[in-house]
Amino acid sequence: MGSEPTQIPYIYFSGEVLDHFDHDREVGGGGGGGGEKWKAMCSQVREAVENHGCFILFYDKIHMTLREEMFNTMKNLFDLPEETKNKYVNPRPYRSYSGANNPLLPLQESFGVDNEPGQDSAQAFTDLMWPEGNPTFSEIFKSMKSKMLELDNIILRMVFESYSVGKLYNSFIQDSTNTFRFMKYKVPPNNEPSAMGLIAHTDKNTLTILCQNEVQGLEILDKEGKWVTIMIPNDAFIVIVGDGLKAWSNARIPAAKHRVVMSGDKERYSFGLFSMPKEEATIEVPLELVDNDHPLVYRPFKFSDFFYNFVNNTRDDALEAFAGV
Ligand SMILES: O=C(O)CCC(=O)C(=O)O
Ligand SMILES: [Fe+2]
Repeated sequence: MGSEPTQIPYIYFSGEVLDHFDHDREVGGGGGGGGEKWKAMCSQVREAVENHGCFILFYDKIHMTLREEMFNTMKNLFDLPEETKNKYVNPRPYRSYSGANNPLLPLQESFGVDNEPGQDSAQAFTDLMWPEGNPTFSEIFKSMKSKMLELDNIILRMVFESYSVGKLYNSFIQDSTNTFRFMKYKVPPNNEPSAMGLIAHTDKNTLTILCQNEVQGLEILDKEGKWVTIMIPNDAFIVIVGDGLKAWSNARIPAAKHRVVMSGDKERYSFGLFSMPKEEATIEVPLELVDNDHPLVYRPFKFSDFFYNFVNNTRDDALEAFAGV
């Protein structure tokens, strides 16, 4: 008897929900409240992340045209000479340009651009790749980044309010930063039917929002331990919980394990916003999330300590090993 394949929930964010978020933010919100629709959305998001650690999201404030422009301009980025791409070096792990220079990931090329306080990091990145200028790239990048960051904030606020700790949201966001990643995956070599694009992992950050071109390939490990291919509609995003949010939630929200498997004859492009605590920030389970049914699972820890510990010892149970009580 085969079980039904796991269905990752679809969630639609539109009009009224977002108006509520904007309004509450203008009046200095964060304290919760909100209409019935907003509350219903918060519950939907909480249920999705608690059960799957991810969900597929439709968000009408990021238009199809912007996504298409992003994929077009991203192709120009990856088409730059290897020598130019190699100029992007960042001292933090997993950010520098990775491509032919990385034999561990033969199909993937990537860049990770950190948000730097007080700096226009999207502009600096563009200027490094195109010293002669590329206003199309920088404008699309900035616009996409700011919209995806807003989306990240909406989702996190929904999660916080769904646990009745909306009062902690503002300081959590103030202590957060992000990395914007551009990724390209080659088709499997030598006519192989499939090949690993990115090995199985959980993201170490708080929350990841990804967008891909029409080429599928993302797989999620479901509760039964089966890899499930996620069909992400062209106009949707996938939202993935990272170890940071898992820790904050006292393990009520799992971090979805995922990988990329390439098949077919088309290159895959994806980009994503990875939000995370600032290096000095501490992740601490709110008291409200600890009770008899949910005893404390993780001690408070500095995010960067956990991250660098993982970098030096990349094990599957990195969070448990580092912060488990
Ligand atoms: O390219 C993708 O869709 C997934 C990328 C990913 O999982 C990551 O960069 O952590
Ligand atoms: Fe990932």
